[in-house]
Amino acid sequence: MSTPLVLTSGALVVLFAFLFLKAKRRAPVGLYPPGPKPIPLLGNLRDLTAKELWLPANKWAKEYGDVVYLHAFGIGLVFLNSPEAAFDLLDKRGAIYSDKPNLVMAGELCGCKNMVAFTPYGEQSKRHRRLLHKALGIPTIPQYHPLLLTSTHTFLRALVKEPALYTGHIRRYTGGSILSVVYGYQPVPAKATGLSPTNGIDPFLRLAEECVAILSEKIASGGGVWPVDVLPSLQYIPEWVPGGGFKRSARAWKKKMEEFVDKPYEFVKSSLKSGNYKPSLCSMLLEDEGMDGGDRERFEFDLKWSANSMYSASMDATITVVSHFILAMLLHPEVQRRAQAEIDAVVGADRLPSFEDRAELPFVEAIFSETLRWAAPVPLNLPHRLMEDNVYKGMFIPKGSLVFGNIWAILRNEEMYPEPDAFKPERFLEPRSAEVTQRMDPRNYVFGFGRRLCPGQHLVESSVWVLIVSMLATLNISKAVDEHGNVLEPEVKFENPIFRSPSPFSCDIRPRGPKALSLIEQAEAM
Ligand code: HEM
Repeated sequence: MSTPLVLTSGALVVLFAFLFLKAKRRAPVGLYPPGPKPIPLLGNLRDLTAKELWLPANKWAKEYGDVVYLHAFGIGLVFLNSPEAAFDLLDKRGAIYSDKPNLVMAGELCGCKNMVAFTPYGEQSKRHRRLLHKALGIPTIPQYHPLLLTSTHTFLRALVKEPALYTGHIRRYTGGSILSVVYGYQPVPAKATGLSPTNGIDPFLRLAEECVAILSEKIASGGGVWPVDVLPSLQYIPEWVPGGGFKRSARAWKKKMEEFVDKPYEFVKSSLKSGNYKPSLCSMLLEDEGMDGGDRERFEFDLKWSANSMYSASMDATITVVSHFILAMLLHPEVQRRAQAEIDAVVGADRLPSFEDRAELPFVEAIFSETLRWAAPVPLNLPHRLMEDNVYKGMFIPKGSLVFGNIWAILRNEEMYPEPDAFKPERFLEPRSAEVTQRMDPRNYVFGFGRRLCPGQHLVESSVWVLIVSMLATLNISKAVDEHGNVLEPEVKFENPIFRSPSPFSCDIRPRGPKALSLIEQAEAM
Protein backbone atom coordinates (compact mmCIF):
# COMPACT_ATOMS: atom_id res chain seq x y z
CA MET A 1 0.00 0.00 0.00
CA SER A 2 1.30 3.47 -0.77
CA THR A 3 2.66 5.72 1.95
CA PRO A 4 0.25 8.52 2.80
CA LEU A 5 1.85 11.86 1.93
CA VAL A 6 0.91 13.06 5.39
CA LEU A 7 3.53 10.76 6.87
CA THR A 8 6.44 12.23 4.95
CA SER A 9 6.99 15.03 7.45
CA GLY A 10 5.17 15.85 10.65
CA ALA A 11 6.50 19.40 10.55
CA LEU A 12 5.04 19.92 7.12
CA VAL A 13 1.61 18.85 8.29
CA VAL A 14 1.63 21.54 10.96
CA LEU A 15 2.80 24.12 8.44
CA PHE A 16 0.17 23.12 5.92
CA ALA A 17 -2.58 23.17 8.52
CA PHE A 18 -1.51 26.68 9.47
CA LEU A 19 -1.52 27.78 5.87
CA PHE A 20 -4.83 26.12 5.24
CA LEU A 21 -6.37 28.05 8.10
CA LYS A 22 -4.87 31.25 6.74
CA ALA A 23 -6.05 30.63 3.18
CA LYS A 24 -9.28 32.53 2.78
CA ARG A 25 -11.66 30.52 0.67
CA ARG A 26 -13.31 32.79 -1.82
CA ALA A 27 -17.10 32.53 -2.05
CA PRO A 28 -17.69 30.19 -4.97
CA VAL A 29 -19.99 31.33 -7.76
CA GLY A 30 -21.22 27.74 -7.98
CA LEU A 31 -20.62 24.43 -6.23
CA TYR A 32 -17.19 22.88 -6.19
CA PRO A 33 -17.01 19.64 -8.19
CA PRO A 34 -17.74 16.51 -6.08
CA GLY A 35 -14.98 14.59 -4.34
CA PRO A 36 -13.94 12.77 -1.17
CA LYS A 37 -14.97 14.54 2.00
CA PRO A 38 -12.24 16.81 3.40
CA ILE A 39 -11.58 17.02 7.13
CA PRO A 40 -11.14 20.25 9.09
CA LEU A 41 -7.66 21.80 8.93
CA LEU A 42 -6.07 19.16 6.71
CA GLY A 43 -8.57 19.19 3.86
CA ASN A 44 -7.99 16.05 1.76
CA LEU A 45 -4.34 15.65 2.76
CA ARG A 46 -5.02 12.16 4.11
CA ASP A 47 -6.54 11.03 0.80
CA LEU A 48 -3.36 11.81 -1.10
CA THR A 49 -0.72 9.13 -1.52
CA ALA A 50 2.92 9.72 -2.44
CA LYS A 51 2.94 6.66 -4.72
CA GLU A 52 0.44 5.47 -7.33
CA LEU A 53 -1.99 8.30 -6.65
CA TRP A 54 -3.69 7.23 -9.90
CA LEU A 55 -5.20 4.21 -8.10
CA PRO A 56 -7.28 6.18 -5.55
CA ALA A 57 -7.90 8.80 -8.26
CA ASN A 58 -9.52 6.09 -10.41
CA LYS A 59 -11.77 5.08 -7.51
CA TRP A 60 -12.84 8.71 -7.09
CA ALA A 61 -13.56 8.86 -10.83
CA LYS A 62 -15.90 5.86 -10.52
CA GLU A 63 -17.59 7.26 -7.44
CA TYR A 64 -17.89 10.98 -8.26
CA GLY A 65 -17.78 11.26 -12.07
CA ASP A 66 -15.89 13.17 -14.75
CA VAL A 67 -14.61 16.02 -12.58
CA VAL A 68 -13.39 15.41 -9.03
CA TYR A 69 -12.23 18.09 -6.59
CA LEU A 70 -10.03 17.81 -3.51
CA HIS A 71 -8.02 20.40 -1.67
CA ALA A 72 -4.91 20.42 0.47
CA PHE A 73 -2.79 23.28 1.79
CA GLY A 74 -5.50 25.65 0.54
CA ILE A 75 -4.87 24.57 -3.07
CA GLY A 76 -7.55 22.91 -5.21
CA LEU A 77 -6.69 19.61 -6.91
CA VAL A 78 -8.91 18.81 -9.86
CA PHE A 79 -8.99 15.42 -11.62
CA LEU A 80 -10.46 15.29 -15.14
CA ASN A 81 -11.53 11.70 -15.68
CA SER A 82 -13.03 11.57 -19.18
CA PRO A 83 -11.74 12.60 -22.63
CA GLU A 84 -14.56 15.13 -22.81
CA ALA A 85 -13.68 16.89 -19.54
CA ALA A 86 -9.94 16.82 -20.29
CA PHE A 87 -10.36 18.30 -23.78
CA ASP A 88 -13.03 20.82 -22.74
CA LEU A 89 -10.78 22.34 -20.09
CA LEU A 90 -7.13 21.61 -20.88
CA ASP A 91 -7.52 22.02 -24.62
CA LYS A 92 -10.49 24.27 -25.47
CA ARG A 93 -9.90 26.53 -22.46
CA GLY A 94 -6.11 26.23 -22.83
CA ALA A 95 -5.66 30.02 -22.53
CA ILE A 96 -6.26 29.71 -18.77
CA TYR A 97 -5.48 26.00 -18.13
CA SER A 98 -1.85 25.86 -19.36
CA ASP A 99 0.18 27.38 -16.55
CA LYS A 100 2.56 25.39 -14.32
CA PRO A 101 2.76 25.36 -10.52
CA ASN A 102 5.35 27.82 -9.25
CA LEU A 103 7.83 25.53 -7.51
CA VAL A 104 10.29 27.75 -5.66
CA MET A 105 12.69 24.92 -4.79
CA ALA A 106 12.89 23.30 -8.25
CA GLY A 107 12.29 26.41 -10.36
CA GLU A 108 13.98 29.31 -8.59
CA LEU A 109 16.55 27.74 -6.28
CA CYS A 110 17.63 24.76 -8.40
CA GLY A 111 17.47 26.70 -11.66
CA CYS A 112 14.86 24.53 -13.45
CA LYS A 113 12.46 27.39 -14.18
CA ASN A 114 13.79 27.67 -17.73
CA MET A 115 13.14 23.99 -18.49
CA VAL A 116 10.16 23.55 -20.78
CA ALA A 117 8.05 21.47 -18.39
CA PHE A 118 8.51 24.02 -15.57
CA THR A 119 8.15 27.28 -17.54
CA PRO A 120 5.06 29.32 -16.63
CA TYR A 121 2.58 29.78 -19.48
CA GLY A 122 3.51 32.96 -21.33
CA GLU A 123 5.93 34.39 -23.87
CA GLN A 124 8.87 32.19 -22.88
CA SER A 125 6.89 28.93 -22.99
CA LYS A 126 5.45 29.92 -26.37
CA ARG A 127 8.96 30.62 -27.74
CA HIS A 128 10.19 27.25 -26.43
CA ARG A 129 7.33 25.43 -28.07
CA ARG A 130 7.90 27.16 -31.41
CA LEU A 131 11.49 25.89 -31.38
CA LEU A 132 10.43 22.37 -30.44
CA HIS A 133 7.64 22.32 -32.98
CA LYS A 134 10.10 23.25 -35.69
CA ALA A 135 12.63 20.59 -34.62
CA LEU A 136 10.26 17.77 -33.59
CA GLY A 137 7.22 18.30 -35.84
CA ILE A 138 5.95 15.56 -38.18
CA PRO A 139 7.82 16.81 -41.30
CA THR A 140 11.20 16.83 -39.52
CA ILE A 141 11.12 13.36 -37.94
CA PRO A 142 12.27 11.35 -41.03
CA GLN A 143 15.57 13.25 -40.79
CA TYR A 144 16.21 11.44 -37.50
CA HIS A 145 15.36 7.96 -38.85
CA PRO A 146 18.99 6.96 -39.59
CA LEU A 147 20.04 8.02 -36.07
CA LEU A 148 17.14 6.11 -34.52
CA LEU A 149 17.99 2.95 -36.46
CA THR A 150 21.62 3.18 -35.38
CA SER A 151 20.69 3.65 -31.70
CA THR A 152 18.29 0.70 -31.93
CA HIS A 153 20.96 -1.57 -33.40
CA THR A 154 23.40 -0.55 -30.67
CA PHE A 155 20.71 -1.45 -28.14
CA LEU A 156 20.12 -4.89 -29.70
CA ARG A 157 23.85 -5.66 -29.60
CA ALA A 158 24.11 -4.66 -25.96
CA LEU A 159 21.04 -6.74 -25.10
CA VAL A 160 22.30 -9.96 -26.66
CA LYS A 161 25.70 -9.45 -25.05
CA GLU A 162 24.47 -8.76 -21.52
CA PRO A 163 20.74 -9.60 -21.34
CA ALA A 164 20.67 -9.54 -17.54
CA LEU A 165 21.55 -5.83 -17.62
CA TYR A 166 18.52 -4.99 -19.75
CA THR A 167 17.34 -2.06 -17.59
CA GLY A 168 20.76 -0.37 -17.91
CA HIS A 169 20.65 -0.91 -21.69
CA ILE A 170 17.19 0.66 -21.92
CA ARG A 171 18.44 3.72 -20.01
CA ARG A 172 21.52 4.00 -22.17
CA TYR A 173 19.49 3.55 -25.37
CA THR A 174 16.99 6.23 -24.32
CA GLY A 175 19.65 8.68 -23.14
CA GLY A 176 21.98 7.99 -26.06
CA SER A 177 19.30 8.42 -28.70
CA ILE A 178 18.13 11.71 -27.15
CA LEU A 179 21.71 13.03 -27.00
CA SER A 180 22.24 12.13 -30.63
CA VAL A 181 18.90 13.54 -31.85
CA VAL A 182 19.21 16.74 -29.82
CA TYR A 183 22.97 17.44 -29.95
CA GLY A 184 24.34 15.11 -32.65
CA TYR A 185 26.46 13.62 -29.87
CA GLN A 186 27.15 9.89 -29.99
CA PRO A 187 27.99 8.43 -26.60
CA VAL A 188 31.12 6.36 -26.27
CA PRO A 189 30.03 2.72 -26.78
CA ALA A 190 29.53 0.76 -23.57
CA LYS A 191 32.10 -1.93 -22.91
CA ALA A 192 31.21 -5.25 -21.33
CA THR A 193 32.33 -4.18 -17.88
CA GLY A 194 29.79 -6.13 -15.89
CA LEU A 195 28.60 -2.74 -14.63
CA SER A 196 25.47 -0.97 -15.73
CA PRO A 197 26.43 0.58 -19.10
CA THR A 198 25.66 4.09 -17.88
CA ASN A 199 27.94 3.61 -14.94
CA GLY A 200 30.92 5.84 -15.44
CA ILE A 201 31.46 5.32 -19.15
CA ASP A 202 30.35 8.23 -21.29
CA PRO A 203 30.89 11.66 -19.68
CA PHE A 204 27.75 13.30 -21.10
CA LEU A 205 25.56 10.31 -20.29
CA ARG A 206 26.97 10.28 -16.76
CA LEU A 207 26.30 14.00 -16.32
CA ALA A 208 22.80 13.57 -17.75
CA GLU A 209 22.05 10.65 -15.45
CA GLU A 210 23.29 12.59 -12.43
CA CYS A 211 20.94 15.46 -13.26
CA VAL A 212 17.93 13.21 -13.87
CA ALA A 213 18.65 11.52 -10.53
CA ILE A 214 18.89 14.92 -8.79
CA LEU A 215 15.56 15.93 -10.30
CA SER A 216 13.63 12.76 -9.55
CA GLU A 217 15.30 11.40 -6.41
CA LYS A 218 16.19 14.63 -4.63
CA ILE A 219 14.24 17.67 -5.85
CA ALA A 220 11.00 15.78 -6.61
CA SER A 221 11.31 12.96 -4.07
CA GLY A 222 8.27 12.21 -1.90
CA GLY A 223 6.03 14.19 -4.26
CA GLY A 224 8.41 17.19 -4.38
CA VAL A 225 6.69 19.32 -1.73
CA TRP A 226 9.26 21.52 0.05
CA PRO A 227 8.35 23.93 2.86
CA VAL A 228 9.72 26.76 0.68
CA ASP A 229 7.14 25.91 -2.01
CA VAL A 230 4.39 26.47 0.51
CA LEU A 231 6.01 29.47 2.22
CA PRO A 232 8.04 31.19 -0.57
CA SER A 233 9.57 33.78 1.79
CA LEU A 234 11.73 30.96 3.22
CA GLN A 235 13.91 31.32 0.10
CA TYR A 236 15.40 34.47 1.62
CA ILE A 237 16.72 32.90 4.85
CA PRO A 238 20.53 32.57 4.96
CA GLU A 239 22.04 29.16 4.28
CA TRP A 240 23.74 28.97 7.66
CA VAL A 241 20.65 29.34 9.90
CA PRO A 242 19.12 26.09 11.23
CA GLY A 243 16.71 24.83 8.58
CA GLY A 244 18.62 26.64 5.79
CA GLY A 245 20.33 23.44 4.61
CA PHE A 246 17.91 23.14 1.70
CA LYS A 247 19.50 26.27 0.20
CA ARG A 248 22.97 24.71 0.31
CA SER A 249 21.64 21.59 -1.44
CA ALA A 250 19.82 23.72 -4.00
CA ARG A 251 23.01 25.68 -4.79
CA ALA A 252 24.96 22.46 -5.47
CA TRP A 253 22.16 20.95 -7.58
CA LYS A 254 21.76 24.16 -9.57
CA LYS A 255 25.46 24.12 -10.45
CA LYS A 256 25.15 20.56 -11.79
CA MET A 257 22.02 21.44 -13.79
CA GLU A 258 23.73 24.41 -15.40
CA GLU A 259 26.75 22.30 -16.27
CA PHE A 260 24.41 19.86 -18.06
CA VAL A 261 22.71 22.72 -19.91
CA ASP A 262 25.99 24.30 -21.04
CA LYS A 263 28.35 21.43 -21.87
CA PRO A 264 26.42 19.55 -24.58
CA TYR A 265 25.40 22.90 -26.09
CA GLU A 266 29.03 24.02 -26.26
CA PHE A 267 29.79 20.68 -27.93
CA VAL A 268 27.28 21.45 -30.74
CA LYS A 269 28.59 24.98 -31.22
CA SER A 270 32.21 23.92 -31.45
CA SER A 271 31.34 21.01 -33.80
CA LEU A 272 29.42 23.43 -36.03
CA LYS A 273 32.40 25.78 -36.05
CA SER A 274 34.76 22.99 -37.07
CA GLY A 275 32.31 21.83 -39.75
CA ASN A 276 32.56 18.28 -38.36
CA TYR A 277 29.10 17.60 -36.94
CA LYS A 278 26.13 15.28 -37.20
CA PRO A 279 22.82 17.03 -38.03
CA SER A 280 20.72 17.41 -34.89
CA LEU A 281 17.88 19.41 -33.38
CA CYS A 282 20.35 22.08 -32.20
CA SER A 283 22.41 22.26 -35.39
CA MET A 284 19.22 22.56 -37.46
CA LEU A 285 17.89 25.44 -35.35
CA LEU A 286 21.27 27.20 -35.08
CA GLU A 287 21.65 27.10 -38.86
CA ASP A 288 18.15 28.44 -39.45
CA GLU A 289 18.83 32.16 -39.70
CA GLY A 290 15.12 33.01 -39.45
CA MET A 291 14.69 31.46 -35.99
CA ASP A 292 16.26 34.12 -33.77
CA GLY A 293 13.80 36.92 -34.66
CA GLY A 294 16.62 39.46 -34.31
CA ASP A 295 17.51 38.65 -30.72
CA ARG A 296 20.34 36.12 -30.94
CA GLU A 297 21.19 36.07 -27.24
CA ARG A 298 17.62 35.30 -26.19
CA PHE A 299 17.28 32.71 -28.96
CA GLU A 300 20.40 30.85 -27.82
CA PHE A 301 19.29 30.97 -24.19
CA ASP A 302 15.89 29.51 -25.14
CA LEU A 303 17.51 26.91 -27.36
CA LYS A 304 19.99 25.60 -24.85
CA TRP A 305 17.35 25.25 -22.14
CA SER A 306 14.71 23.70 -24.44
CA ALA A 307 17.29 21.28 -25.83
CA ASN A 308 18.33 20.26 -22.36
CA SER A 309 14.72 19.79 -21.25
CA MET A 310 14.35 17.01 -23.81
CA TYR A 311 16.59 14.69 -21.83
CA SER A 312 14.88 14.78 -18.47
CA ALA A 313 11.40 15.03 -20.00
CA SER A 314 11.86 11.96 -22.18
CA MET A 315 13.83 9.52 -20.02
CA ASP A 316 11.29 8.11 -17.58
CA ALA A 317 8.34 8.05 -19.97
CA THR A 318 10.29 6.24 -22.70
CA ILE A 319 11.84 3.78 -20.26
CA THR A 320 8.36 3.05 -18.92
CA VAL A 321 7.02 2.22 -22.37
CA VAL A 322 9.94 -0.03 -23.32
CA SER A 323 9.84 -1.86 -19.96
CA HIS A 324 6.09 -2.45 -20.35
CA PHE A 325 6.65 -3.81 -23.85
CA ILE A 326 9.16 -6.36 -22.50
CA LEU A 327 6.79 -7.25 -19.67
CA ALA A 328 3.86 -7.70 -22.07
CA MET A 329 5.91 -9.96 -24.34
CA LEU A 330 7.09 -12.24 -21.55
CA LEU A 331 3.56 -12.52 -20.16
CA HIS A 332 2.03 -13.15 -23.61
CA PRO A 333 4.19 -15.47 -25.73
CA GLU A 334 1.26 -15.99 -28.14
CA VAL A 335 1.24 -12.26 -28.97
CA GLN A 336 4.99 -12.34 -29.53
CA ARG A 337 4.76 -15.36 -31.87
CA ARG A 338 1.96 -13.77 -33.91
CA ALA A 339 3.95 -10.53 -34.35
CA GLN A 340 7.09 -12.48 -35.31
CA ALA A 341 5.13 -14.43 -37.95
CA GLU A 342 3.85 -11.13 -39.38
CA ILE A 343 7.36 -9.64 -39.49
CA ASP A 344 8.88 -12.81 -41.02
CA ALA A 345 6.28 -12.73 -43.81
CA VAL A 346 6.96 -9.06 -44.66
CA VAL A 347 10.65 -8.55 -43.84
CA GLY A 348 12.03 -12.07 -44.29
CA ALA A 349 15.02 -13.42 -42.41
CA ASP A 350 17.82 -11.71 -44.37
CA ARG A 351 17.56 -8.15 -43.10
CA LEU A 352 16.41 -6.09 -40.12
CA PRO A 353 13.10 -4.20 -40.30
CA SER A 354 13.11 -0.62 -41.57
CA PHE A 355 10.67 2.29 -41.45
CA GLU A 356 9.48 1.41 -44.96
CA ASP A 357 7.95 -1.84 -43.62
CA ARG A 358 5.63 -0.09 -41.19
CA ALA A 359 2.45 0.10 -43.29
CA GLU A 360 2.53 -3.68 -43.82
CA LEU A 361 2.76 -4.61 -40.14
CA PRO A 362 -0.70 -3.95 -38.62
CA PHE A 363 -0.30 -6.38 -35.71
CA VAL A 364 2.99 -4.76 -34.63
CA GLU A 365 1.15 -1.43 -34.83
CA ALA A 366 -1.58 -2.84 -32.58
CA ILE A 367 1.06 -4.01 -30.07
CA PHE A 368 2.53 -0.50 -30.04
CA SER A 369 -0.90 1.08 -29.38
CA GLU A 370 -1.77 -1.45 -26.68
CA THR A 371 1.63 -0.93 -25.01
CA LEU A 372 0.99 2.81 -24.80
CA ARG A 373 -2.48 2.20 -23.37
CA TRP A 374 -1.51 -0.55 -20.95
CA ALA A 375 1.58 1.28 -19.70
CA ALA A 376 -0.09 4.71 -19.28
CA PRO A 377 3.43 6.10 -18.66
CA VAL A 378 2.36 9.41 -17.05
CA PRO A 379 -0.93 8.28 -15.47
CA LEU A 380 -2.02 11.65 -14.05
CA ASN A 381 -0.34 13.79 -16.72
CA LEU A 382 1.82 16.66 -15.47
CA PRO A 383 -0.35 19.11 -13.51
CA HIS A 384 -1.54 22.32 -15.19
CA ARG A 385 -2.27 25.36 -13.04
CA LEU A 386 -5.53 27.23 -13.55
CA MET A 387 -4.84 30.95 -14.04
CA GLU A 388 -8.27 32.36 -13.09
CA ASP A 389 -11.52 31.25 -11.43
CA ASN A 390 -13.54 29.15 -13.81
CA VAL A 391 -16.97 27.48 -14.00
CA TYR A 392 -17.48 24.20 -15.86
CA LYS A 393 -20.97 22.67 -16.19
CA GLY A 394 -22.07 24.66 -13.15
CA MET A 395 -19.05 23.60 -11.04
CA PHE A 396 -16.72 26.23 -9.60
CA ILE A 397 -12.97 25.66 -10.01
CA PRO A 398 -10.86 28.21 -8.14
CA LYS A 399 -7.86 30.05 -9.59
CA GLY A 400 -4.56 28.38 -8.66
CA SER A 401 -6.03 24.85 -8.71
CA LEU A 402 -3.74 22.13 -10.01
CA VAL A 403 -5.54 20.29 -12.77
CA PHE A 404 -4.69 16.65 -13.55
CA GLY A 405 -5.76 15.00 -16.79
CA ASN A 406 -6.55 11.54 -15.41
CA ILE A 407 -4.99 9.55 -18.25
CA TRP A 408 -5.10 6.38 -16.13
CA ALA A 409 -8.89 6.56 -15.64
CA ILE A 410 -9.40 7.23 -19.35
CA LEU A 411 -7.17 4.35 -20.48
CA ARG A 412 -8.66 1.93 -17.93
CA ASN A 413 -12.26 2.80 -18.84
CA GLU A 414 -14.18 -0.49 -19.24
CA GLU A 415 -16.58 0.84 -21.84
CA MET A 416 -13.91 2.08 -24.18
CA TYR A 417 -11.49 -0.78 -23.45
CA PRO A 418 -13.26 -3.95 -22.19
CA GLU A 419 -11.03 -5.92 -19.75
CA PRO A 420 -8.86 -2.82 -19.36
CA ASP A 421 -6.13 -4.49 -17.28
CA ALA A 422 -5.53 -7.18 -19.90
CA PHE A 423 -2.92 -6.69 -22.63
CA LYS A 424 -4.95 -7.26 -25.82
CA PRO A 425 -3.53 -5.76 -29.03
CA GLU A 426 -6.43 -7.29 -31.01
CA ARG A 427 -8.73 -4.62 -29.56
CA PHE A 428 -7.16 -2.17 -32.01
CA LEU A 429 -7.81 -4.42 -35.03
CA GLU A 430 -11.54 -5.01 -34.58
CA PRO A 431 -13.65 -3.25 -37.24
CA ARG A 432 -15.25 -0.09 -35.83
CA SER A 433 -16.52 3.27 -37.05
CA ALA A 434 -13.82 5.83 -37.86
CA GLU A 435 -15.08 7.91 -34.92
CA VAL A 436 -14.70 5.11 -32.35
CA THR A 437 -11.32 4.08 -33.79
CA GLN A 438 -10.12 7.66 -33.43
CA ARG A 439 -11.46 7.97 -29.88
CA MET A 440 -9.79 4.73 -28.79
CA ASP A 441 -6.33 5.74 -29.97
CA PRO A 442 -4.27 6.07 -26.75
CA ARG A 443 -2.06 8.68 -28.46
CA ASN A 444 -4.91 11.17 -27.86
CA TYR A 445 -4.25 10.85 -24.12
CA VAL A 446 -0.82 9.50 -23.20
CA PHE A 447 0.99 12.63 -24.39
CA GLY A 448 -1.12 15.07 -22.37
CA PHE A 449 -3.42 17.84 -23.48
CA GLY A 450 -3.73 21.29 -25.00
CA ARG A 451 -0.93 23.82 -25.09
CA ARG A 452 1.47 21.71 -22.97
CA LEU A 453 1.03 18.56 -25.08
CA CYS A 454 4.25 16.51 -25.21
CA PRO A 455 6.43 17.98 -27.99
CA GLY A 456 8.29 14.63 -28.28
CA GLN A 457 5.28 12.59 -29.39
CA HIS A 458 6.16 12.39 -33.09
CA LEU A 459 9.69 11.33 -32.23
CA VAL A 460 8.32 8.61 -29.94
CA GLU A 461 6.05 7.47 -32.75
CA SER A 462 9.16 6.57 -34.76
CA SER A 463 11.71 5.73 -32.07
CA VAL A 464 9.57 3.35 -30.02
CA TRP A 465 8.05 1.72 -33.11
CA VAL A 466 11.45 0.87 -34.59
CA LEU A 467 12.67 -0.42 -31.25
CA ILE A 468 9.64 -2.68 -30.81
CA VAL A 469 9.71 -4.10 -34.33
CA SER A 470 13.49 -4.69 -34.21
CA MET A 471 13.25 -6.52 -30.89
CA LEU A 472 10.40 -8.69 -32.13
CA ALA A 473 12.27 -9.50 -35.34
CA THR A 474 15.45 -10.65 -33.63
CA LEU A 475 14.80 -11.65 -30.01
CA ASN A 476 12.75 -14.05 -27.94
CA ILE A 477 11.58 -12.59 -24.66
CA SER A 478 10.38 -15.00 -21.99
CA LYS A 479 10.15 -15.57 -18.25
CA ALA A 480 13.47 -16.25 -16.54
CA VAL A 481 14.21 -19.69 -15.14
CA ASP A 482 16.30 -20.25 -12.00
CA GLU A 483 19.17 -22.75 -11.60
CA HIS A 484 16.68 -25.49 -10.61
CA GLY A 485 14.58 -24.98 -13.70
CA ASN A 486 11.76 -23.14 -11.91
CA VAL A 487 10.04 -20.44 -13.92
CA LEU A 488 10.36 -17.04 -12.21
CA GLU A 489 7.17 -15.02 -12.34
CA PRO A 490 8.02 -11.32 -12.82
CA GLU A 491 7.37 -9.26 -9.73
CA VAL A 492 6.38 -5.76 -10.74
CA LYS A 493 6.29 -2.72 -8.46
CA PHE A 494 5.76 0.93 -9.26
CA GLU A 495 7.92 3.19 -7.08
CA ASN A 496 7.95 6.46 -9.04
CA PRO A 497 5.36 9.07 -7.95
CA ILE A 498 4.88 10.59 -11.43
CA PHE A 499 5.81 7.98 -14.05
CA ARG A 500 4.50 4.42 -13.99
CA SER A 501 7.96 2.93 -14.42
CA PRO A 502 8.12 -0.69 -13.27
CA SER A 503 10.99 -1.64 -10.97
CA PRO A 504 13.36 -4.16 -12.64
CA PHE A 505 11.81 -7.63 -13.03
CA SER A 506 13.43 -10.91 -14.03
CA CYS A 507 13.23 -11.96 -17.68
CA ASP A 508 15.09 -13.95 -20.29
CA ILE A 509 16.12 -12.27 -23.54
CA ARG A 510 18.02 -14.12 -26.27
CA PRO A 511 18.42 -14.06 -30.07
CA ARG A 512 15.74 -15.91 -32.04
CA GLY A 513 18.50 -17.95 -33.71
CA PRO A 514 21.96 -17.78 -35.32
CA LYS A 515 20.63 -15.84 -38.33
CA ALA A 516 19.08 -13.15 -36.10
CA LEU A 517 22.30 -12.94 -34.08
CA SER A 518 24.41 -12.39 -37.18
CA LEU A 519 22.01 -9.68 -38.43
CA ILE A 520 22.38 -7.90 -35.08
CA GLU A 521 26.17 -8.23 -35.13
CA GLN A 522 26.46 -6.95 -38.70
CA ALA A 523 24.05 -4.02 -38.27
CA GLU A 524 25.52 -0.56 -38.18
CA ALA A 525 25.81 0.53 -34.55
CA MET A 526 26.93 3.66 -32.74
C1 HEM B 1 6.56 7.48 -24.61
C2 HEM B 1 7.21 8.54 -24.35
C3 HEM B 1 6.61 9.81 -23.82
C4 HEM B 1 5.42 10.03 -23.17
C5 HEM B 1 4.34 9.02 -22.83
C6 HEM B 1 5.37 11.44 -22.84
C7 HEM B 1 4.31 12.03 -22.17
C8 HEM B 1 4.29 13.36 -21.79
C9 HEM B 1 3.25 13.98 -21.02
C10 HEM B 1 2.00 13.26 -20.51
C11 HEM B 1 3.57 15.27 -20.85
C12 HEM B 1 2.76 16.33 -20.10
C13 HEM B 1 1.84 17.05 -21.08
C14 HEM B 1 0.91 18.04 -20.42
O1 HEM B 1 1.34 18.75 -19.49
O2 HEM B 1 -0.27 18.11 -20.79
C15 HEM B 1 4.83 15.50 -21.50
C16 HEM B 1 5.49 16.71 -21.52
C17 HEM B 1 6.70 16.89 -22.16
N1 HEM B 1 7.39 15.97 -22.91
FE1 HEM B 1 6.91 14.04 -23.20
N2 HEM B 1 6.49 12.04 -23.30
C18 HEM B 1 7.28 11.10 -23.91
C19 HEM B 1 8.49 11.30 -24.54
C20 HEM B 1 9.07 12.52 -24.74
C21 HEM B 1 10.23 12.76 -25.56
C22 HEM B 1 10.97 11.69 -26.38
C23 HEM B 1 10.51 14.10 -25.46
C24 HEM B 1 11.59 14.89 -26.12
C25 HEM B 1 12.22 14.59 -27.21
C26 HEM B 1 9.52 14.69 -24.57
C27 HEM B 1 9.49 16.02 -24.21
C28 HEM B 1 8.53 16.58 -23.38
C29 HEM B 1 8.57 17.96 -22.91
C30 HEM B 1 9.66 18.98 -23.19
C31 HEM B 1 7.42 18.16 -22.13
C32 HEM B 1 6.97 19.43 -21.43
C33 HEM B 1 6.01 20.21 -22.33
C34 HEM B 1 5.47 21.49 -21.70
O3 HEM B 1 5.29 21.57 -20.49
O4 HEM B 1 5.17 22.43 -22.47
N3 HEM B 1 8.66 13.71 -24.17
N4 HEM B 1 5.25 14.31 -22.08
